[in-house]
Amino acid sequence: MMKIGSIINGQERIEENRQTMAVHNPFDNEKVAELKLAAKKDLDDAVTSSFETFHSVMKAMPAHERADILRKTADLLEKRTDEFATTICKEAGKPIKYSRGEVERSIQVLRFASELAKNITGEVVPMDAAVGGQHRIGLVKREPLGVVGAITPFNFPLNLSLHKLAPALAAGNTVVFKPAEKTPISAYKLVKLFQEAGLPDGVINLVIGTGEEVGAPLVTHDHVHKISFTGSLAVGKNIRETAGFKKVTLELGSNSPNILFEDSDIEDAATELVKGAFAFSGQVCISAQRIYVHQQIYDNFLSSYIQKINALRIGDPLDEKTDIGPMINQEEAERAKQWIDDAVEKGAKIEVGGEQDGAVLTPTLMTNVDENMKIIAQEVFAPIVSVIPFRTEEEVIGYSNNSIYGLQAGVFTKDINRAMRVADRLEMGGVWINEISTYRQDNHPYGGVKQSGVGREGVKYAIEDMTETKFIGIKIDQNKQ
Ligand SMILES: NC(=O)c1ccc[n+]([C@@H]2O[C@H](COP(=O)([O-])OP(=O)(O)OC[C@H]3O[C@@H](n4cnc5c(N)ncnc54)[C@H](O)[C@@H]3O)[C@@H](O)[C@H]2O)c1
Ligand SMILES: O=C[C@H](O)CS(=O)(=O)O
Repeated sequence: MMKIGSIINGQERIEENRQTMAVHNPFDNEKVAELKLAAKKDLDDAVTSSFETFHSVMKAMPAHERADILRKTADLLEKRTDEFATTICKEAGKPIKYSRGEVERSIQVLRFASELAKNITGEVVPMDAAVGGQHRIGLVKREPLGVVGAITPFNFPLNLSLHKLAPALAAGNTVVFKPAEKTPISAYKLVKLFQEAGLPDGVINLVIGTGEEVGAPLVTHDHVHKISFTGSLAVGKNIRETAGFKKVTLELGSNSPNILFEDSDIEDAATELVKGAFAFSGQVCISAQRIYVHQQIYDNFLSSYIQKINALRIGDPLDEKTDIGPMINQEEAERAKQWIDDAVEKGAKIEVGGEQDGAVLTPTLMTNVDENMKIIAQEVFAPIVSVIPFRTEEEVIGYSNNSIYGLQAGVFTKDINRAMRVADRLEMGGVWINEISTYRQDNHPYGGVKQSGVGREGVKYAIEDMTETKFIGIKIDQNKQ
């Protein structure tokens, strides 16, 4: 069983007298790590190290060196794919096939960042476009912000950490990295991998601790220039209110809609939406939580969907055949079960599932739901999906937009004119046509509107958000030879 702690200025802090926290495998409750928790003093040391390292080491590191370190880290991660996949599986309870998929995406994120590190460009402004602007040159440079505070969630402990660390490094920043205390092991191993790839001490300072003890002071620290947060709406709101003048990116929750018009390919949509609703037990921010199906195909879709959900294999996440493992812990499974019971009391029907055993909640399909039920109005973040009939385009756009969230949606139709019309009217950060809301690549802009967040990730876009433009104007003296 591993004992792990914060890594500050290259040194691990695991002294015996520290507060500890255990990490358990959510499936069998095996203790997989003991954390030596950071305190406020460690957080302050981490920020000081990152601040000083930015001004000494990072400012002097050329882009090609940053790119090389990112590329080497990708190569090292690729060699250790199975080790990292098993780590994610054990600390998060994520089925091994999805854990391996997360590692494969993480390798791509590192490679995207390595390539982009050498292509952070500015522009030349046409000064003579303005009256009196002739004989002047205008340059726009992109400069790193300084210290980025990266705070990450439990559900994609490697890839969503890299969506902050890799762009930050590519842009020339330093990072104070606060991973989720529920799933810190892959984050710890990632920092070690960067060290092995040659990243100088102090560029990434890892702080393993609770949100209250070290997350909150990171958000308010004066020597931190940006907070990049992925997590719940509640914490995101708190960060928005306490971060002061720092730049802030918030990647928050959702209750993603998927719309099937009458000309959808029912079988294909049903197959994809099983993954879309139940991958990692629905603990995915863009999980297909609401499926709106045109009344003409409602019965056929429902029948096919029920059949495919019943075929899902529930079991040990380390088993390659497992589709459904545990949720992150029993408390979350009990919360989700309570939301199901609440909906049933208000008239909803359980078509499949609805059974909870410890941290496992069986894949659950609900019908006869209404927009006021928690399983519709809030983010379930569990293996629960609702299928709702609709009659008109106008009606289903109204349903989909009736939410405090707006992250990603899926729209299924063969009519491209209708698809684009609907996409334009959906209040979302992203819309997929003939693809599920749960699908994401790591190189497109990603983020929400309304209370799903602020700002965008996706490596190129995160780099932009982790840099500041500087204008430099030059007046040319025409009289001097
Ligand atoms: N939009 C996205 O890209 C995206 C991706 C993954 C998860 N999420 C969201 O994350 C949530 C699930 O993750 P979670 O349970 O780990 O979220 P969470 O908000 O409970 O925790 C996220 C991180 O914030 C830290 N934290 C907690 N309180 C804090 C505080 N007061 N100040 C600073 N940091 C604090 C936690 O320690 C953790 O590292 C869901 O709502 C999901 O929708 C969103
Ligand atoms: O949980 C939300 C994540 O953003 C999904 S993904 O890892 O980006 O696909």
